[in-house]
Amino acid sequence: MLDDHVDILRLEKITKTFHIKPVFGPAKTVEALRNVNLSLKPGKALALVGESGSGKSTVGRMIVQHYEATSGRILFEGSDIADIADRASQMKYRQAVQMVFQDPFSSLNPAHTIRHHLQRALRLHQPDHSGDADVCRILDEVGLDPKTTPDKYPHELSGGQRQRVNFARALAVNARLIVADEPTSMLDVSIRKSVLALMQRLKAERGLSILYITHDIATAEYLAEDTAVMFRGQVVEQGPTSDVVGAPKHSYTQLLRAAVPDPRQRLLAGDSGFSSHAKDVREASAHLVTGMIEQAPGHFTAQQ
Ligand SMILES: Nc1ncnc2c1ncn2[C@@H]1O[C@H](COP(=O)(O)OP(=O)(O)OP(=O)(O)O)[C@@H](O)[C@H]1O
Repeated sequence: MLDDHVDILRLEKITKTFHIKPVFGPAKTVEALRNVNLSLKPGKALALVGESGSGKSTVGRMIVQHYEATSGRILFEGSDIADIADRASQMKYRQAVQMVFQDPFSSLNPAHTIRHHLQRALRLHQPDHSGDADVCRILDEVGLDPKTTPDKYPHELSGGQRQRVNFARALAVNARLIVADEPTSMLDVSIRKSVLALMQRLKAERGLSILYITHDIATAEYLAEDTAVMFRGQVVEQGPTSDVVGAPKHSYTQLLRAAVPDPRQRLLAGDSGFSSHAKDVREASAHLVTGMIEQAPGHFTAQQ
């Protein structure tokens, strides 16, 4: 059992630079991540919040080893993932850390039934797995009908049901950390909350750790004990969600918070100073962060 005091996931000074060579025009570089430090405790959720292009998905993809870091370290249960050498350890890591994507269809093969998807995942974790009992148990655990779902094909399920299958697959390989990249943003508003509730339940009952990537800062409050706010590849504020979302101290987080549909806080476009204020905040927040200030225990903001 992992010691509660050891972070299940830790990013230390992570940078990621993409070098792009377009067919036409000059080559360019994009500094997608600049000196990112994050940590996630076992059995907890960390919300990674920010607007499009802030670097959230790049963080997620680096954790699941789609991309390598340009510099810095990613520690999983205390060990640097860059040091995973042999194939067996690599397989183990790739099972322990599962990604759930925005598009619930993208990772399901339309030619196979849900039973096939889950049995395949179960066999990865337990090579001698045979029966249907585990398929049914896992479907039940994610709130899908264990009688009717196994024989269905992905297209016969709703978006929300497909996303539940993706979580079921992560359970089948016994994942300990789920990187959920905008898992509800392609779903109907009416069912978003139920998928968030599923994640909340998996965390509470299974002890799963969740990195919850979202542009919707309001949903962080529902799921995540801690929240980190990103802008232009840097973390500008992080700490307990109650502080970061409830009483943000960095002007960019305040801006993000003001855009949330909350009649008490909304800053409306058209209000005097709205767009110039937003522009000023964004420009100021894009500067290289040189240090973090502790506003309250565990609550940090970038120096401005
Ligand atoms: N494979 C890639 N090659 C080149 N540039 C990339 C690549 N992936 C991401 N980027 C760039 O890195 C920056 C961060 O992108 P990223 O997708 O991580 O942001 P995001 O916050 O997840 O945004 P979104 O919510 O739109 O996915 C952007 O400028 C993006 O264009």
